[in-house]
Amino acid sequence: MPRRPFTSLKDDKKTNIKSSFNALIYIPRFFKEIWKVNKGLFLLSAFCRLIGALLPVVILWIGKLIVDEIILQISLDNPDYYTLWTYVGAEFALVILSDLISRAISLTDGLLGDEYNITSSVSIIKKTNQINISLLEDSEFYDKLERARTQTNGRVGLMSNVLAQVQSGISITTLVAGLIYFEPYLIILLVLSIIPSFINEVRFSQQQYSLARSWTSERRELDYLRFIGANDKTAKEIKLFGLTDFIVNRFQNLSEEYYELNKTLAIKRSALGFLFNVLGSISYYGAYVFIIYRVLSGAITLGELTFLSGSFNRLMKNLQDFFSRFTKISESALYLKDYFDFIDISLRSETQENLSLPKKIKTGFEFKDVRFAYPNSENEILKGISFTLKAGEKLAFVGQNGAGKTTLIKLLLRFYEPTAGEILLDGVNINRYNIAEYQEYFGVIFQDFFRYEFTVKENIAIGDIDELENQVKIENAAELSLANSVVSELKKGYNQQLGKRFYNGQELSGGQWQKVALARAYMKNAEVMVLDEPTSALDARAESEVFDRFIGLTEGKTSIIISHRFSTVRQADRILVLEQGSALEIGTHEELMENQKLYAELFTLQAEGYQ
Ligand SMILES: Nc1ncnc2c1ncn2[C@@H]1O[C@H](COP(=O)(O)OP(=O)(O)OP(=O)(O)O)[C@@H](O)[C@H]1O
Repeated sequence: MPRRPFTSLKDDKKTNIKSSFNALIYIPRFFKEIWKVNKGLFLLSAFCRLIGALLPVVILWIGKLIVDEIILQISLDNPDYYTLWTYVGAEFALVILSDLISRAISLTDGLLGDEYNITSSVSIIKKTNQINISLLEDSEFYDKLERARTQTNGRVGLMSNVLAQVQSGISITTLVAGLIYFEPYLIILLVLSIIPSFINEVRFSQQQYSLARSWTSERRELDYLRFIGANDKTAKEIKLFGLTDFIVNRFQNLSEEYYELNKTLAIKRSALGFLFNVLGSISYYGAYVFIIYRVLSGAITLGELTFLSGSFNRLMKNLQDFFSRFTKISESALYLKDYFDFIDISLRSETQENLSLPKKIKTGFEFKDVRFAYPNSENEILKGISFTLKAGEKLAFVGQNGAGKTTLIKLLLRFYEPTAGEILLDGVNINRYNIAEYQEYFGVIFQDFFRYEFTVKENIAIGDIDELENQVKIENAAELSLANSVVSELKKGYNQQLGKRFYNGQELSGGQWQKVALARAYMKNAEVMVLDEPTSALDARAESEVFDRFIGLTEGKTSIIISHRFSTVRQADRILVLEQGSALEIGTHEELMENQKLYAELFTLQAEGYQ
């Protein structure tokens, strides 16, 4: 895995304090999304936080009243403790309320967070699905996707932090108002004590983010190594080839590099954080001494001393939390930017036409001098290919590995656009059709079809998921693809969970999986069928049976088959032979045999193998 060199935090991708503040502009949009998720819960949370914000100053004030009342009653000849006990009762009630409020806050935050988590995960899944395949195969895009996906919990934390910040802000304002009322000078001490640690926090959280961000692809690599190193699918090869040390070393080297950079940063952050906190404590005790002096000189009461020292202490803690939360918020907001960047990735250009597709294909497809290179690659994979696929024709693609057969299918399906030339359907460039309708036109099974760890029934219905409850259709499809023979051996039949990942799952052999996947092609009555080497894992008898059925069933249907087995290929109406991205020859089996070129050579070679 080639890696971009990374040397230190002085990397040019390092973000600065300004970008941290800039990222905060995403917060309103973020809260609009949360508001949409559950307005009632959001309002409840906001209300609880407002009450929670006012409580500290009220409790401190009652504390002051209690002390002053005690001193007053002690000095009286006939004390009356009614007011005193009322204050104590009120303080007790407020402390209980305070606990109730903080529990209500964590409950509403938790529920709101869970709901938001679900909504944003759904948005990511939907967006990923709308995005062009070419982007999905791009590594930079993957980094973006990874940051958007892995930070889902971070976004929930961000929500709590922002709400807590607002609560803290209100609390601070009320406490500051109290301080200003009695001893305005204390505010100066307070600000002086808090600013250095704020700057320190902002600086380090920036560096932390820069490091994490610049290591996105390395972390992806670490995840990948962790996956292949501890996974049932790779375990056989890893054991057999003795790959454990190789993978462990690679994992260790990479993660230690990250660990070292992270460690340096964490140590610096803690050491400076400690120094600045000492500054904070010095200023607190300075303030304390000052207040005691004011009490001794008779300028303020003992109750006011309790209130002021309590307020100062709380304020300092609140401000410290406020600033460190601010850095957490700006750090998470940077990830928020990644999330919105991902969600905002523009899809196809708006100007694209949206022609409706013909109900039935009239003339067919035409590839006209199609050239293609994958994005970010100089290598031209298709070098000016021209051929036709007539309506109702069965065309086979043959050619050696890497000749460009699957790439041709990807262009036909509009996963990519040709770099030059065009593909026409009934004389119209396929780009002009509505993409969703166009792709609906095809029933495709790829050679690297996905093994969904769902039930058999769901695996088959994936071909036309709206028909999930249509058992008759699912069983018909299974019969045509020979998957019914697989199902009959499964304990729970069509409801059998497949794969080993989930409880009671049953693993299938490669060929059995292929039969199940093939059934997907029969689920919808697609206009065009494409089978890209769908039978490579089938035994010879099953393969010929599958193809007999396929040929019979797709009689008169436009279809493309890619296969390396010539016994299959020869059954097609015509065969396109590809060599290194060029169309070498096209014709019926007989015509190509007469041609005596690559097809005849490969066919004879394979036929000899069977003698
Ligand atoms: N996503 C991609 N990005 C860059 N290059 C790619 C990508 N997919 C395939 N290629 C390259 O395109 C060339 C053609 O690949 P393609 O899959 O079309 O071959 P094929 O004829 O279907 O081969 P096979 O018989 O092995 O399936 C190969 O050289 C491959 O390396």
